Amino acid sequence: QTGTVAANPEQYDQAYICPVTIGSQTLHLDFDTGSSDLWVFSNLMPSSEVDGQTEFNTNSAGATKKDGYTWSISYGDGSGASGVVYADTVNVGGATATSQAVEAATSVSSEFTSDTGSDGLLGLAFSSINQVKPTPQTTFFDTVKSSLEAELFTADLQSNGPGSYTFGYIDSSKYTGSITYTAVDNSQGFWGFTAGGYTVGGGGSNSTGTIGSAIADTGTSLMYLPTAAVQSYYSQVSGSSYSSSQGGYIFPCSASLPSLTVSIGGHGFVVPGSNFNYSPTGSGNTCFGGLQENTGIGFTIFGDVFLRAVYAIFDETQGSPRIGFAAQ
Ligand SMILES: O=C(CNCc1ccccc1)Nc1scc(-c2ccccc2)c1C(=O)NCc1ccccc1
Repeated sequence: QTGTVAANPEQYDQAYICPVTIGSQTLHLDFDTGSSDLWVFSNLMPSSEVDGQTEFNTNSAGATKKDGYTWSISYGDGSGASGVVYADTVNVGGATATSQAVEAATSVSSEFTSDTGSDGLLGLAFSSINQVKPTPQTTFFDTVKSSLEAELFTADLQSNGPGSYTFGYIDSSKYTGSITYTAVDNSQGFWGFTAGGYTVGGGGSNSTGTIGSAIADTGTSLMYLPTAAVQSYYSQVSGSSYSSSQGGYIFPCSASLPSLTVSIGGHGFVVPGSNFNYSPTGSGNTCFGGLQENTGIGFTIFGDVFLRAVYAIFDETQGSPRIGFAAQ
């Protein structure tokens, strides 16, 4: 079997939301290659924590409670959720898991309540970091992968328009040139890979550093790189500065932004400058940068700002996992 589902950007491309059928309900979930839990708003939550989201109905005929199973998750930005666990049929664009762990929230943090476009998350990192106790559950991809035409999924994220995720096949209309594959280190449960040198702007190579280990994370909006690369980038953006009040680099919204080329698997991938204008700060006609430092995160994260520039293939067809990137 295969699946194909639209990925709809929220405002400022902050996250990408996809329709998922659970039992007889359709919920809109944030597909997240940086976490491994499929959790949803549910009828078990206090109404004070729900602001228009669709609630998974735990009383529906097809939902089977997994007694004694609970979950609790917190993300690096301090947001989090917790609840209990059901099994139900989950269909993503035609790819169907007949008995998938659906983690029904009994409580969510305010960040999720106020994210009115999202009814929960669908984790696509490795099941080794699933947060269900006493027994971790498999992600949707792990549940269905043996039944897929090919054991892989792809992400085509677009700015200000629908992109798509596919399960079980590569859509050759979504990219140009060839796919560059590189090995994945999943020892921390992420789609980890090694990134090489970088160049700021189309000019000659004006950078000397290399980026090193990184993760491909559709659930993180921005791109978080080592300080040297970030300072090198913003040194080419006139009027840019680090704003402690805004918590990152900002610049005049009228600034012209250079591209950033990153070498992965020996191939240079170009992130256009426009990808690095994330959102207005709300003050002084300054904008918040889509490229920020990884200090304090502990990871170099290739989030949506990068993934919008490529076609990404999350591939387990070779036994050991690999990740592929192609220009689009
Ligand atoms: O947690 C994830 C993937 N899930 C992102 C997500 C989706 C919906 C709601 C909340 C979060 N990715 C990773 S791997 C490592 C981190 C991290 C980030 C900061 C400090 C420590 C660890 C994160 C993460 O939290 N990403 C989201 C994020 C939010 C704000 C700032 C940076 C990253």
